[in-house]
Amino acid sequence: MATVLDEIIEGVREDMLQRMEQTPLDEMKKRARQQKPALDALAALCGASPETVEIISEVKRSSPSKGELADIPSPADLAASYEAGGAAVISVLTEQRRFKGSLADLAAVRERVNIPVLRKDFTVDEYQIWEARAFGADLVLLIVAALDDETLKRFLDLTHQLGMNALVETHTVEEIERAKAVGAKIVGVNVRNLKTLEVNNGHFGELAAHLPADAVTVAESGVAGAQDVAAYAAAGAQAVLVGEALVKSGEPTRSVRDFREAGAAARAEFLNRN
Ligand SMILES: O=C(O)c1ccccc1NCC(=O)[C@H](O)[C@H](O)COP(=O)(O)O
Repeated sequence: MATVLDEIIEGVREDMLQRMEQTPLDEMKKRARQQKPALDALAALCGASPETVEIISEVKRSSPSKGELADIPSPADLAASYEAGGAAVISVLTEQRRFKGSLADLAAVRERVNIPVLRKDFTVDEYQIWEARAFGADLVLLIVAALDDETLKRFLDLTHQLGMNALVETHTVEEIERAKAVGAKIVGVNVRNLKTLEVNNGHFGELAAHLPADAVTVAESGVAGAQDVAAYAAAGAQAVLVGEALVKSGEPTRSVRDFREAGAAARAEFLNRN
C-alpha cells in the first residue's frame, strides 16, 4: 500500500515534469550558475559557540497532518521576523499540493534575509537541486527514505558541487547509517514518521547515540514550545527545525529567541554531562 510519503512524491514528480517543460534542465543550470554563491549553512548551524542551539525556522502554510496552519501573505516578512529573533537558517517549504508552498516563496525569502535558506521539498530528481540553487537556496533537503544509496550519494555530491549543503533527513538507525556512509555533514532526525505521520518527540533521544560525531545534528518536527526545544538539546541536538509552532505564534521573533535561550540552557547541561 502506498504511504503518505509515496503519494507526496508522486505529486512532486508530476509537478516537476511540468516545470521542466517550461524551463529545461540546461536553462535551469544556466540560471543556477548566475546566482550569487550559496551562504555557508553548515557554519551557520555550528553556531557561534558549542553551547548554542540553532533554530531552523520554517515557513509552512499547510501540512498533510494538520491541514491549513497559517495564512502567510508575505513569507519574506515572516522570515525577516525569524531572522530578527536569531534564527540560523530559514526553511521554506516549496511543495505546492500539500504544503501550499512555492519557488516564489523561496526566492522572496532569499531576497529579504541575510542568513542561509533551506529549500524544504521532496528531492527525487537532480533537476530540483539545480532549481533550488537557481532560486537562491543555500541548503536542500535529502530524505534518506526517499532515495537509494547511489542516488543519495549522487545528490549529495551535486549539492556540494553547487556550493550548497544538504540537510540529510533520517528516521531510523538504518537511515542514519546510510547518511553516515555517504558523508552527510548535517544529519537530521525527523520525529515525524513520513510514512504514517505519527509524531514521537522521544524518537530523537532514542536515535541520538547513533548520530555521527562529526556532523551537525538536527532534531526535526514536534516542537510545541520551548520545553520541547530544551528536551531535544538535552538529548544532544545542535539545531532544531520548527514549523507549526512558529507559524502559529503571534510573536515569531520572540518565539525564536525563547527557543534559542531554552535550547542553550539545556545544551550547556548536555555538554557538562558528556
Ligand atoms: O508536516 C507534515 O505533516 C508532513 C507530512 C509529511 C511529510 C512531511 C511533513 N512535514 C515536513 C516536516 O518535516 C516539517 O515541516 C518540519 O520538520 C517542521 O515540523 P513541525 O515543527 O512539526 O511543524
